[in-house]
Amino acid sequence: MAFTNTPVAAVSHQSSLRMLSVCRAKISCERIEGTSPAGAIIPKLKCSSLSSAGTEKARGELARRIKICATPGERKDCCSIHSPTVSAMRGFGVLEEESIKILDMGSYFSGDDDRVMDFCEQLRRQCHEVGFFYVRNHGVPEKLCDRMLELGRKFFDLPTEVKMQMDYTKSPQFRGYMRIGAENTAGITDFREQIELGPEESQDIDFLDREESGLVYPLYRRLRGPNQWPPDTLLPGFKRETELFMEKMNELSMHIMQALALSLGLQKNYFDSSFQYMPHYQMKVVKYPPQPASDCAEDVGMFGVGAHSDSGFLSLLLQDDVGGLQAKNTAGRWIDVPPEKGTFVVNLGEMLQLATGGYYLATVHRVVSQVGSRSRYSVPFFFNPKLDTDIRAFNMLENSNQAEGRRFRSPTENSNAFGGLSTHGGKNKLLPVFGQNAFKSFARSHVNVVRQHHKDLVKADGSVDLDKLDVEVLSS
Ligand SMILES: O=C(O)CCC(=O)C(=O)O
Ligand SMILES: [Fe+2]
Repeated sequence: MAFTNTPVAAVSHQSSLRMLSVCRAKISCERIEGTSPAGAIIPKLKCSSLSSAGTEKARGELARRIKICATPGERKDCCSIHSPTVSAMRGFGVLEEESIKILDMGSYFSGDDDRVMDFCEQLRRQCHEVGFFYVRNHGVPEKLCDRMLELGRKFFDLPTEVKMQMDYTKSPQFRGYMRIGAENTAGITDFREQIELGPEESQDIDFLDREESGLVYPLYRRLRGPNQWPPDTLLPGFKRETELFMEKMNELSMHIMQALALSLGLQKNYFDSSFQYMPHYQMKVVKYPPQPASDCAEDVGMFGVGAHSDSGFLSLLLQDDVGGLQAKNTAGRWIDVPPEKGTFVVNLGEMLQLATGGYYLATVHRVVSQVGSRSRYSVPFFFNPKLDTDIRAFNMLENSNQAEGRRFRSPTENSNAFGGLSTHGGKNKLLPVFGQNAFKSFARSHVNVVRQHHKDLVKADGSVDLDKLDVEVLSS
């Protein structure tokens, strides 16, 4: 993804004012112009509370903060937060903490205005300063989580021939079983095997029949289709429970998106229309074998998955009790994200980072293969908007320079700063429609699937025609 990397010179009025509108949940502010006693035009904010049940005391406190924040020169008192510009100047990947915080979603679900507000403020801090946090009391039944991990273990214990019957190369949607070696990060094989899943749909179009039918579908329409499942006779309940789990993860992700909207000072339903109906989520069930004995370790990575940032919006992770996940801080240190029973790890993807003008961080992370005899199992869930979502619409920090990728950290800057690459995105041009990026990153990573199922995208020499992936076809 190519972005202009223009250094930031100073904190402007505009950014300090905008900062205010993200400093407290449930407050929505618009910029207006006022006049100073000397007659100069000064920027001012007009703010209103989004809260329906907030106490007078809370409103009074917020009003006080807003007054302070709106006064140029007194910015430091403003909710003790950093503006996007300030964090951009501090460097990329603002993860200064040595441990990852646990946020209690019980407060968010309580309906109590003050508790919801506190939750959103903590959320904002973690997203802005760290890009990683845990959630507990999230509403997904613990039994279902345990069952999901247990089914994962059972799946990977199936004979290789059975797993290969649902090999992902059979799926035009790039879904199914991926053996070790099917994926790499920055050219090094990821030492993990996995199942790739998505929203279950029938494949009702023949996309190679475009000319005959006269229909032109955008390429990303090809990502919609069925999952590949192990036979129920061999793994009873796998499909049923996995679908139930995905449903619950969707619900939770939607709640988190709403909390994120509040935390940014936006209306709670800001993301709803893009995410609520047909979000294009992606789920994996992953097995990370322990580090192989040193004599055969040469051609496999030390890493279950190498350093990368996620390319989408929101990533939720269920992990077992083995450990190995790490996130990188600004000092360049890898911080453990150890297992915490009853939680999901949440981290943010590059598109959310882009949508917030770099205010929220897509932090680089990796999984270190563990020494010993135990494999690690995890279930990452990547929550994304519907495929035809134009990400230019998420113009949250209405700053004209942002359109040119200036002023704020861009996803690529963040990834490259740490030498990491997006597992799902990689170094490539960011396209305006979410589905275009999603299809392109799959196609680039899995050329074999393109050759088999998307022949119209392959050049005579067998390589993928990247120009075709960059074409913007917006009809559907
Ligand atoms: O399995 C994990 O702990 C993390 C997986 C991950 O980062 C990814 O698949 O993008
Ligand atoms: Fe990741």
